[in-house]
Amino acid sequence: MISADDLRKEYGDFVAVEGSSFTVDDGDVFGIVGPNGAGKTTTLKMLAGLLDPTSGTAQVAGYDTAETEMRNDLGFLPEESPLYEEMTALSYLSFFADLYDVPGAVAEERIHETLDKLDLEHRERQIGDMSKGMKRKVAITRSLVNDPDVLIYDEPASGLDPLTTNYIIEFTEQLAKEGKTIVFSAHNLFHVESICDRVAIMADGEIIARGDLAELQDAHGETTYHVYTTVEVSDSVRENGQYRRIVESMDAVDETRTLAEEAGGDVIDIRTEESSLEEVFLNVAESRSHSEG
Ligand SMILES: Nc1ncnc2c1ncn2[C@@H]1O[C@H](COP(=O)(O)OP(=O)(O)OP(=O)(O)O)[C@@H](O)[C@H]1O
Repeated sequence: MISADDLRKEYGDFVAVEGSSFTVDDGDVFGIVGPNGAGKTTTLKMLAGLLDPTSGTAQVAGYDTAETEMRNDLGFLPEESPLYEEMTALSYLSFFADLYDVPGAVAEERIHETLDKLDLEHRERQIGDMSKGMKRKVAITRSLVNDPDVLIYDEPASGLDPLTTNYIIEFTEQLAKEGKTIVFSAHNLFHVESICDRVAIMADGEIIARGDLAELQDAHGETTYHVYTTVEVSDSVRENGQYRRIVESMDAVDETRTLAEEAGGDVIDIRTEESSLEEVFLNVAESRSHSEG
């Protein structure tokens, strides 16, 4: 379990994170999204014990983040992976496993198993000669050498091609299925939507909306109804021999039925569509900028 209680970080006069509070249950995936400079990395670094909060507290895996023992149960993936370019992937990963006192044979098996799952070849290649995607896979493997219960990933797939990105997102989802508790930040809302149990939307250092997707959709999204009819009604579009009218309320669905019947036809189907996380995000951002005048 992870809990953040009123976390705040100031840099001089500037408040980078303000009053951040949330909890993440064991085995859940929690996504933090927001524009550049929103305070995502600062929040994650405070959770990982790499940055002292100006005020507020956080607990990760049963430890206060100020306790160094916490790091044995934590895997942190920074936005930019600081890898030792002249080491090979295997020697680098063994070196980190050693720092965590993982016995040699266990470490070797764990490292190869993770690299197998991530489909990383050329493990004896120097890290400096690896592609960006390969380096990211090495960094992810590094975050797992101590078999931690909690993973904190800052933009795990940033700057990678779509195929590698999918690979890494699916791998992260698999880690959650294996029981890891994961907090990660991302710009790509589709990824967050596809694997997160709960989401926090940050802007200017504050969490401005949070919840599971259904809660966010209820609070900030819209439901649209796609009404399919046998005859043309106003604002409908012809599609595969039938007509589709998109409306935003049940009253408008009833009105469509009346219009169709008046024209001698009927309603064949009604489908509902909920806002995507991206639409929710844009609605939240827009209402915030309006309220700020
Ligand atoms: N060491 C620092 N000194 C002063 N300001 C800082 C420092 N580190 C971060 N900031 C500022 O704090 C704010 C939040 O930064 P942070 O890196 O947490 O944002 P982010 O949401 O992760 O952004 P991005 O999506 O671009 O990675 C930014 O305005 C940043 O310039």
